[in-house]
Amino acid sequence: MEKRTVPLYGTKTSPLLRGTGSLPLTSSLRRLPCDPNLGPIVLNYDQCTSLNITNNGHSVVVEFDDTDDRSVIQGGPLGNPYRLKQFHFHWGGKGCHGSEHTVEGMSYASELHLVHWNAVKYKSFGQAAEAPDGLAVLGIFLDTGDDHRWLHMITDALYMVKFKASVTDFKGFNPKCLLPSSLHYWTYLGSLTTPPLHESVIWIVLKEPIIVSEKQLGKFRTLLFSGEEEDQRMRMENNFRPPQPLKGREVRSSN
Ligand SMILES: NS(=O)(=O)c1ccc2c(c1)[C@H]1CCC[C@H]1[C@@H](c1ccccc1Cl)N2
Ligand SMILES: [Zn+2]
Repeated sequence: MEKRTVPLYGTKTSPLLRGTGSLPLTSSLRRLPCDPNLGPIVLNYDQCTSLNITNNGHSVVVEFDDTDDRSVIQGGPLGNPYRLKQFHFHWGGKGCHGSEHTVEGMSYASELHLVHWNAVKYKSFGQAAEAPDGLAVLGIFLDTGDDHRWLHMITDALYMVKFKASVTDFKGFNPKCLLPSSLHYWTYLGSLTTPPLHESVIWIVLKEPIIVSEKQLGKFRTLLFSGEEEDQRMRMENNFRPPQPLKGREVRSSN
C-alpha cells in the first residue's frame, strides 16, 4: 500500500457525490482496542445461487437469488441474518488506488462490496435500503501482487459485459473464494457510497486484504461506463468515492 493521491472522482456518468457515504477508517484504527462484545461474523454462502453478471454503468455486479435465506451473513454487529443480494467492485485508474475506505490514510487498489439486506425486518431490498439497520455491506480490500487463483472466474466474464446495461448468465459462483483467511474486521454505521446514498449500511470491513495482480485489475478497466450505442467510449475506472470525514462516528474493531 502506498500513499494515494486522491483522483478526481466522478465522470459524466457518475458525478461527484454528496452525503456521508463511506468513511475513512483513518487515524490509529489498527491500534483500536478490540471490542469484546463484537463476536465473529459468520458467512453461510454454501447454498448461494449466483444468477448473472452485469455492467450497471457504475461497476460490475454479480447478483444472487435472495428469495430465501440460502446465503446470509450473521453475527458480529448484526442483530439478524442478512441475505446476500449482490457484490460489486470499486477500483482506480492505472497505478492509482481505488478503495472506498482507507486505513490510517492509506488506500488499496480496489475494494469488493458484498451487499446484504435484513429480510427478517423488511419485506424487500428497496425497503431495507432505506432503513438504518436495513443493509450490511462486507468490504474487502484488494491489494496488488500475484494473480488471485479464483478472480479469473470474474475477469474471464468481463468481455461479455463491456458496455453499460449489458448482462449475462453467471451461475455457480460462490464468493467465499474471494475471502481472505482472516475475518477480523472494523465496523461502523454509514451509508451507501453511491446514489441513493441512504444512511442504511452496517459496514463490516475486513482487515486483511486479498491479493490480485495488476493484470487482473487491468481487465476491470476494459469495462466501459458507456453503452454500446454511445459514440464516446469512456473506460470504467476511478469508480470509487474517496472516504468522507468520520464526523465523530464510532468505529469498532473485532479481535
Ligand atoms: N457501494 S455500496 O455498496 O455502498 C452501494 C451503493 C449504492 C447502491 C448499492 C451499493 C447497490 C446495492 C444493491 C442496489 C444498488 C443501489 C440501489 C439502486 C437502486 C435503488 C436502491 C439502491 Cl440501494 N445502490
Ligand atoms: Zn460499493
